[in-house]
Amino acid sequence: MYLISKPFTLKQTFSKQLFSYSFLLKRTMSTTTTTKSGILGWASEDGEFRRQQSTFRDNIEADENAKFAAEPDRYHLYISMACPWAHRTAIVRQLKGLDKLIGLSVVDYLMLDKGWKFSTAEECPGAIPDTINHAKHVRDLYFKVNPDYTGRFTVPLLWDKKLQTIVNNESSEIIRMFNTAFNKFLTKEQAELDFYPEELRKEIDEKNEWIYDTINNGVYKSGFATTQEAYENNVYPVFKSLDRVEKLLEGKKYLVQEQFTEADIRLFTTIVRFDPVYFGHFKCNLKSIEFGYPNILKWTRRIYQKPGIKETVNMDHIKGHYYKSHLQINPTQVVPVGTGPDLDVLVDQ
Ligand SMILES: N[C@@H](CCC(=O)N[C@@H](CS)C(=O)NCC(=O)O)C(=O)O
Repeated sequence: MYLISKPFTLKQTFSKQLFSYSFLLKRTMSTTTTTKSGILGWASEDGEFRRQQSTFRDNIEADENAKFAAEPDRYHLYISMACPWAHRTAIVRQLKGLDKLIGLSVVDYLMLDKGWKFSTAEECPGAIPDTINHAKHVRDLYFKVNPDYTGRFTVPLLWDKKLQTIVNNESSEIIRMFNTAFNKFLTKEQAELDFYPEELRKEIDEKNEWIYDTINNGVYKSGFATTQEAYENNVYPVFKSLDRVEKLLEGKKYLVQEQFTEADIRLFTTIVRFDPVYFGHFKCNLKSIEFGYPNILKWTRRIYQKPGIKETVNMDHIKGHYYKSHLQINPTQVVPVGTGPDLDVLVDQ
């Protein structure tokens, strides 16, 4: 009854692909090139990358009288499989069983002149076009809602099909809505899954804060820095915080108490990209997760092996995106062959 008209399951949409270099190569040749306006334009005069605040901050609520009331088949999620922020929302959507209630579009991993674009699965395996608004680019969705929009055209983006507008484009808020707003439509087990339990909120918030600033966003501040000073100001804190997480996970399964919470999900999407991308591409190379952080590695495998999570990790999109879209950092668009540690090595749950 609550199935959307064209049900998307993660098995279908996130089907695992083998990494195909010839495929990546073909796609590179056909893309247009970006100039200075790209990544360098994101840093400020002092060489520091400063992330913009997300603009759309409404909430979906369980209350049926709310402006954005939780309803099956009313909302649509736009993500990139490459993006760590969007990845959070894909994980919570999947774990809570919201794939039955909320549709999904996945952009092409290449993000060049016009930003994120939609492609067919033939053009870009793993992509899901926009069957709701039939947009060519994510920017079209922002302009549809506000023709004068001047912010960045980011994913994730949560769309309301009823009011034809963007509800929210901030991942940390989208995962909170997914965590509770739709519970009445879910099975008991799914509804009881709580990634932000009341009694742990203080501790989760406290961990999220420094992890966001120095790790999630810290790798970007290092990688997008355009001066030596800005880079060094940001790269040491990344490793100071990774050392702190490593200690914290000594003899412990999760970041907060003994419970799998949103703090783990938010950090996981950065760590899974660390060795294959951030270590080289963003110059975060004092240590790798695989050889420098045994506790974090084990924790990463534990999360990766939870049912439903592996299917949300698409290494082709992750590597293809960073190495081919950030032309100022990697003008040759050559993609390194390493894919990071083997996350299938079994660990205790
Ligand atoms: N604070 C936002 C950040 C989202 C974000 O920066 N997404 C990136 C992809 S990793 C994006 O879409 N960037 C496109 C752009 O800035 O033009 C969130 O957590 O949702």
